[in-house]
Amino acid sequence: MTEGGRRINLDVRFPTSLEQHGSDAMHTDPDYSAAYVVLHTACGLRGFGLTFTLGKGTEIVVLAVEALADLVVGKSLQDIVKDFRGFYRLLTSDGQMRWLGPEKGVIQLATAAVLNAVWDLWARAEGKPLWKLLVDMDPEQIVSCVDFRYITDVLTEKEALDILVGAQEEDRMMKEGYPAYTTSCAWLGYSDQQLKQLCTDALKSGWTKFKVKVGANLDDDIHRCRLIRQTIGPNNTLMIDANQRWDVAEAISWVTSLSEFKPLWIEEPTSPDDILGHAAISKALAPLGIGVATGEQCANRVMFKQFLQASALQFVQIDSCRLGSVNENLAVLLMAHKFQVPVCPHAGGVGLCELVQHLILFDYICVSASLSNRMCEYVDHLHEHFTSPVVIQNAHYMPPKDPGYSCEMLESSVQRHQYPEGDTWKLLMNK
Ligand SMILES: C[C@H](O)[C@@H](O)CC(=O)C(=O)O
Ligand SMILES: [Mg+2]
Repeated sequence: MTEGGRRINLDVRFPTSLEQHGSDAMHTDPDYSAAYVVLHTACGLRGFGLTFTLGKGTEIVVLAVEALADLVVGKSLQDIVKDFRGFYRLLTSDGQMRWLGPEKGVIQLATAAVLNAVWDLWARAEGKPLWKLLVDMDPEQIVSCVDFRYITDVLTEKEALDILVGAQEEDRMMKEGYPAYTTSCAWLGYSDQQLKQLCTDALKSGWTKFKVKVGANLDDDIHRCRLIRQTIGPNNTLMIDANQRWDVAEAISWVTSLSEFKPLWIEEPTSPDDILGHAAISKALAPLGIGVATGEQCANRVMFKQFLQASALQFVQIDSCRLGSVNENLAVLLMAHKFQVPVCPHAGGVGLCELVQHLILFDYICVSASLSNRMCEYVDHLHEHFTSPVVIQNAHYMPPKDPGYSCEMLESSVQRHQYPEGDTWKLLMNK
């Protein structure tokens, strides 16, 4: 990998907070943003990667990526992928930098950005979309990308190999795509009129599963959930997402008050680190038929391992940019399979839909072979900034065909949205 005299690491921000897109009970003014990485090889190939942030602080992730750059620059793609587990370890276990994590926080976000770019590069070098690169790999090669350190008490390499039975029903995905749900109708900052209109439009486009933000005010939540349930009807699926707003007892009583609206799950009811709290909430809500979903702020495989061991979640929400890229997502997909907990990826952010569709396709084709209680999140924002945007048909993700991991942004978009020097930001700051 070379720097080729160019910056490889950029702070790109979109002012989504202006219209309250992406807003929730804890993140009231998110500007969907990315630390964006471009790797250059000596033979002229490029790999694009990103990690998702909310605006302020993206510059810190950019600096963390720069701190990791020395571990990547100068290495060949072949050397990296020959021992991808070793390379993952190199990034996450550097004797000095691991103090900043380990495998969590800003340094883990940076690891994700760098490794996402490496995976993109690998898929491009092979001329395949990333999901197909994974599907075509031998189980041994998949397993060789995973760091099993800290998880062998629940998943050994041998068990992982036994799970990876080989490609199944790829044709079904090519024809039908992977089922999706939408979060874009009901961000917390949207008005009643917007909620109703967006749900009505989404129903017309074939959406049947809807996620609603809750957690700021109970009366307001009752009002919004009633409005949405009335609009989508009794047979469509509703999920609610509190983005970590409550204490444990508060979560149980609040969600009980919303149970008449029949949500399938409550997402992130409390601190993302409180595994036993999630277990208590799961236990209390099970009689109401409401599961607990979490994972978008679950930084590593060890946390997921304990969530699974403690029966603290009923839906695993992997995140392509929070975990350590594809390598660590593979570990979580395999553990979720072992515990028979469905995976429903998180995708609320810029680029997350583009990335995570590859992982869930691999999960279906090579790991779970099931669509029961499974769906991938979709948000209808900012896809126009990508060179290979997601394709949704009848509320399903259609498998991407372009080589790579779908995270290359249009150069014009990057230029316009670079912070603070891009035109978008100059204009906003001069207002
Ligand atoms: C700040 C983000 O938009 C967050 O609300 C996304 C999220 O929780 C989700 O998509 O789920
Ligand atoms: Mg969420």
